[in-house]
Amino acid sequence: MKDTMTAPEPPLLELRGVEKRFALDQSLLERLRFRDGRLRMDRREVHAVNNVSLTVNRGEALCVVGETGCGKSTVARLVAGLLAPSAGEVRYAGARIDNQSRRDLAPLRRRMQMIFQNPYASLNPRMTIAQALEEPVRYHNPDLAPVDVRAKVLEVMQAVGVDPSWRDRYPHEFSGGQRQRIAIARALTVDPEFIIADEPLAALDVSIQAQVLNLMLEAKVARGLTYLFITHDLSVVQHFGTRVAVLYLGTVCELADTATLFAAPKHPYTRALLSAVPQMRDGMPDHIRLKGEIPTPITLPKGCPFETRCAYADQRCRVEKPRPQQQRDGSLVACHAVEEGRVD
Ligand SMILES: Nc1ncnc2c1ncn2[C@@H]1O[C@H](COP(=O)(O)OP(=O)(O)OP(=O)(O)O)[C@@H](O)[C@H]1O
Repeated sequence: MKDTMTAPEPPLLELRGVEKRFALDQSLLERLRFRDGRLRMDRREVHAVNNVSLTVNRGEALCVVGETGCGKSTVARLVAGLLAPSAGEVRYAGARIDNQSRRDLAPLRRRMQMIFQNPYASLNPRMTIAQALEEPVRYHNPDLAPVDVRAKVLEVMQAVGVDPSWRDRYPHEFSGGQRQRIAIARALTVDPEFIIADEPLAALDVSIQAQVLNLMLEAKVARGLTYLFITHDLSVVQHFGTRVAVLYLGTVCELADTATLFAAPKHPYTRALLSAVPQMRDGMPDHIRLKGEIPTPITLPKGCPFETRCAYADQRCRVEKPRPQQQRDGSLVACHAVEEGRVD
């Protein structure tokens, strides 16, 4: 009899209750304080990422959005293994990766590639483009013949629109947009399945951003890529994302399919974010101007992180952290006011 009980495929990426705290960035002298008349170490921490749980399935492009300092880059770095979580788990294709050694993670390095805001971060200024692109191919395929290494690099250069006759030039000879194409090519040379892109368009001229975004979209379709895409730009999310996680003070306040999020944003913070972009205000109130203090990630509010700026906040919001609740349309929203039907 044919076995129809095959186990469902785990998500490609899963974050389970992930936290990241950084020691306050102070000199040793600044950290020493007199308290109760005694000299003590100031052990306050920056709570950059707080209890974040999310999944990314194969073929998806999950966009993470939010204001500056909300923890987007920290999430990307935790996933890429550049930072270790203070608590929680990061899983890739079902296996925990946050507690593995660099050596154990080596095979994963090929499957998961990162693209940064500043392509200089991934391009060595002393290497020609050919050297920069051949290096990862050789590293991950030590037995590949030099002719095949060159063929792979040629294929990728053509795919991203970098003229192969420029192979002996150095990164400084290229414009920002071309450098980002080269950084994308470098990521693609090793045939990854998952790309973590951290604000890959933010440093580019507006006229170039659409070209680079389309290139990443083409690569997604042609190579079956899955993306975790960090951005503060909602029009990029609308164009690129299949799902969106809205981050506020290191906490996911709303997680939804892109179409659902833009058609029916629910969390008061998401609504404020969308209302700030005139072309996205369809059926929404005019620009919602947020008032109130943004708490520091050093002293987080006891209840909802958004409570100090939320027009709907009441006593419950001040004392009790909202948990993500599944909505009828499948989105997850962490908001007492939404749960109680108080947001119109
Ligand atoms: N290495 C570090 N040491 C101390 N604090 C840090 C460190 N890295 C990040 N932070 C703090 O953690 C919080 C989240 O930072 P993060 O860079 O992840 O935010 P972001 O949303 O990516 O911001 P941006 O859009 O400005 O890049 C911020 O308060 C930041 O100052």
